[in-house]
Amino acid sequence: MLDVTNVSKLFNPGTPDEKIALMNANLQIEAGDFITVIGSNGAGKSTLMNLISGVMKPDIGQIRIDGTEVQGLAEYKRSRWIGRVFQDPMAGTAPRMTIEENLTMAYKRGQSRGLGWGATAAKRKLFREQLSRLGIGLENRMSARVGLLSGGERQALSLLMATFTKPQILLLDEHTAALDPARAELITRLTEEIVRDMKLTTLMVTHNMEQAIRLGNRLIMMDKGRIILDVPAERKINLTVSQLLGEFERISGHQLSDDRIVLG
Ligand SMILES: Nc1ncnc2c1ncn2[C@@H]1O[C@H](COP(=O)(O)OP(=O)(O)OP(=O)(O)O)[C@@H](O)[C@H]1O
Repeated sequence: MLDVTNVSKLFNPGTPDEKIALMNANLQIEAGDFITVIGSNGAGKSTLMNLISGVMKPDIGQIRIDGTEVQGLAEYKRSRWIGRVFQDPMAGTAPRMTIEENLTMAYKRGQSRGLGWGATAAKRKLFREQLSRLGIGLENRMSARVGLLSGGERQALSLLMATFTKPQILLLDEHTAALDPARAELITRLTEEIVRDMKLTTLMVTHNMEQAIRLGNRLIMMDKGRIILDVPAERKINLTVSQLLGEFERISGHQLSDDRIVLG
């Protein structure tokens, strides 16, 4: 479904600031896979997400979704194929627009022809249904400006907007890291529900080791621009946090240096 083949990415090549962000990365993702991604600071996790979403180009290698190279996709197709939620709750929504206007934007992004924009009642009904799935009462606040929502509410809306039109792949880039523990738990639960119900192929970067083990059916570990371990479901199910950290140390030769690490 998604193929990352021999991908490398360098920043500032040939200068004293040269950084290898990704080195010969290979990853095959099957439809329906939910993969958690952990790694040290600067391991290349966000770069991998940026390359998959097509906002960056690999220096070497290819990234294909169902055989089509991501870089070749027109912007409107990319945004239909790829849903993304960032760490910053401000990143995925427009603060001065209302919830309804934000959802309209997300809906239009995924459709060449839509509900027919005269059909306001049908559109509202759809939005209200989708919002009520979140279970936090946003369906009763459709005319509220998004800038007035809490970080958790905004992130829930971002998640809904990113998945509104069933993307081929959902990229979650530490999307719970900026939230307090209760809100982070809410967004994690919503993520699990949406991914399961919509059968979304998902890649989720997290600093929470317990979450990385518990969620999804695969776990990949990154260090210094390389994917150093790919743990399948049957191994992941019995893994403990200390075994995971031990495995990282054994393969990389050093401790997992992640300044935002949460053990569980
Ligand atoms: N735009 C850029 N210009 C220069 N160097 C960059 C740029 N983006 C990333 N890098 C470097 O590339 C490497 C990989 O960065 P990346 O952000 O992908 O890592 P990460 O695993 O997401 O890190 P973290 O967990 O600390 O957010 C790092 O050394 C980083 O400093």
